[in-house]
Amino acid sequence: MAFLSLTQLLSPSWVLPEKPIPPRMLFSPQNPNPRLSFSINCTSLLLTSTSHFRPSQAAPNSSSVTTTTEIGDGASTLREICEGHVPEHILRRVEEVGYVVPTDVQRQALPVLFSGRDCILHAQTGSGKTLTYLLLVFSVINTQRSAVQALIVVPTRELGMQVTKVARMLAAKPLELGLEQKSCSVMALLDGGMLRRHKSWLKAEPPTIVVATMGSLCQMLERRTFKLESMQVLVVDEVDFMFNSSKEVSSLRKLLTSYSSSDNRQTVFASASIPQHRRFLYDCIQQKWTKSDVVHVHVNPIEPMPSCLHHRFVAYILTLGRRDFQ
Ligand SMILES: Nc1ncnc2c1ncn2[C@@H]1O[C@H](COP(=O)(O)OP(=O)(O)OP(=O)(O)O)[C@@H](O)[C@H]1O
Repeated sequence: MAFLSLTQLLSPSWVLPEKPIPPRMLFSPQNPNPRLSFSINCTSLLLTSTSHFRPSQAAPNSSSVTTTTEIGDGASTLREICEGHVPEHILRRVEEVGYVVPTDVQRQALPVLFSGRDCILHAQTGSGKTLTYLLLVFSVINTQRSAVQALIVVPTRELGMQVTKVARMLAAKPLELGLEQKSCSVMALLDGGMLRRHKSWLKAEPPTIVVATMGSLCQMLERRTFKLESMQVLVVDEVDFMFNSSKEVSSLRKLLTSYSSSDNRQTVFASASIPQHRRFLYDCIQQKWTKSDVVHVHVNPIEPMPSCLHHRFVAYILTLGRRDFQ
């Protein structure tokens, strides 16, 4: 199987290999399980500022320098981190739901995001990336404006439904806000949905936040039902999955550089797995998917799950009577 870099994947001449490559392998086919390589020995968080990034493998002639800064754990609450950025009623909702202590990725990424920098959120599944970028979205949008101000692109309908559910839960208008205050609306523009109805909705009263799969989004963008001129934040979740097919790749490329410009938006890529993350960072800057001072927040713990999350299992014991065998 040929090794394809991200740049090659996105070049016009890229052709899909005969056998589909599993999406998690696209960045590093040599690694049979890219996720495993991340669980090795890094307890501290690395926040790699790429403003002086030198892509070691990708562009040996580059003259810039990589700087890596270690960030300590300041024990803050989510409220302390978000106060002054995220509206009070959203913060109260966050606390009601039980999100009080930030996860590692939230603690490291939120200050960066609130400073307006583009960001690559690179942290394990279940580490709280969704809440991280949603808090950024709520810090930026103005609910009194009728325009799509945040777009969250997801690879699958299922993930889209999950993200929409969390966004709507946080966005629900509290009683004390009064009738004159508009609430934040969240549209799920997902494959298999009622696109005709969404079209009327988009025209009549554009939602503040759109969660979309690439297929449905492109249909709307191509028909010019949906414009991105007011978009302030673009999130691409599970970005490595987006490189699953040439169609998605070319749509993503268009979205990042033709339908909108990285200069006019804050861009966030989220993923649990970016095996060649240095190369990805380089491509982000070179291809202008992000601004050149994009920050890579990489949370790479020893523990397979964040300590504040608990998984529970229920075991069912089936007792079969004699009759069941007759
Ligand atoms: N600060 C927090 N405190 C407690 N629970 C949290 C916190 N942040 C997120 N969670 C919970 O952790 C779970 C996983 O979070 P989330 O879905 O945001 O992770 P993720 O990193 O986006 O995962 P994936 O890579 O699968 O998309 C969710 O149930 C969420 O409600």
